[in-house]
Amino acid sequence: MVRLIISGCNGRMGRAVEAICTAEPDVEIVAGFDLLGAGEREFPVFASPADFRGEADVVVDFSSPAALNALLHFARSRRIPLVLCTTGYLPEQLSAIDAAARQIPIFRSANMSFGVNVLLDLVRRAAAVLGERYDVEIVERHHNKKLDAPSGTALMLAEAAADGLSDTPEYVYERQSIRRARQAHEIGISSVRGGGIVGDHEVLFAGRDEVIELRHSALSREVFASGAVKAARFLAGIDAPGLYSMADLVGQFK
Ligand SMILES: NC(=O)C1=CN([C@@H]2O[C@H](COP(=O)(O)OP(=O)(O)OC[C@H]3O[C@@H](n4cnc5c(N)ncnc54)[C@H](OP(=O)(O)O)[C@@H]3O)[C@@H](O)[C@H]2O)C=CC1
Ligand SMILES: O=C(O)C1=N[C@H](C(=O)O)C[C@H](O)C1
Repeated sequence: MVRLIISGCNGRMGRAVEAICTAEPDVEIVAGFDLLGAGEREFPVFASPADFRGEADVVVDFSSPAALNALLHFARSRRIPLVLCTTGYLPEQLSAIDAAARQIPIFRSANMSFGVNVLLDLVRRAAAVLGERYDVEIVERHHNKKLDAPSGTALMLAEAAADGLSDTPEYVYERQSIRRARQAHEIGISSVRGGGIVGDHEVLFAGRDEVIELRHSALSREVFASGAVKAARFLAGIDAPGLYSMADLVGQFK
């Protein structure tokens, strides 16, 4: 049995993870962390991780970068592995995650769907073949409640394209203040927010006479929640500290 804590349990993703866990006979939700205690829930909810005194095998976090310090402190002091799915971390927070991963197992991915992780590979390969003759533009679309922009996935896609290119690219997030023609070494990243769009990422390779588009659309939050529970099951069985990612999990989706 995997004893799991959901951090951000009252949010959209926290509730999607709860729904997935309920259908998994080998997973038990032992607690939730969130800012406000929740009313009728099947498990106790703590505003601060430090208040949880029980036993757990793994924490799955879909909350906010603001939750990170307390979570890392909790996971390190209790030696509990952490699946970090939250996006929008600052560079210094990413460094703190790297440092903590030298002491405990941490799994981090800005996108827990299998499809996006296939897309990352396709983008890397397309960039390597097409090269600087094709302009790379990334367009991400999300619901109107999303707080961070660009999405963590858009940044991962930009890094994947950059891996395939020979020149170091410059990321351009808005063109309104730049009065100049697009430069070959740029990767443009545009964010759209509206309605209930779950998560949509499009990578354009725009050549002079043709455009290639690679696109992933999430049709429900279940795809992220189910990837996160797979990651939790994987991490709960790992003793060695380290920073793990979807690349370590591909076999679990077959
Ligand atoms: N890796 C992936 O595949 C995916 C990642 N995400 C990311 O997950 C995160 C959550 O997304 P979503 O569920 O839509 O967001 P929600 O706002 O619906 O849920 C976040 C929850 O976390 C709570 N929270 C905020 N700050 C803290 C804190 N300091 N400590 C504890 N809890 C806190 C919020 O409380 P309150 O509402 O009171 O602020 C809320 O209940 C985002 O960063 C999003 O980008 C989302 C989908 C997929
Ligand atoms: O906030 C969301 O909803 C999502 N966030 C992630 C991101 O920032 O990439 C992943 C997914 O697209 C949904």
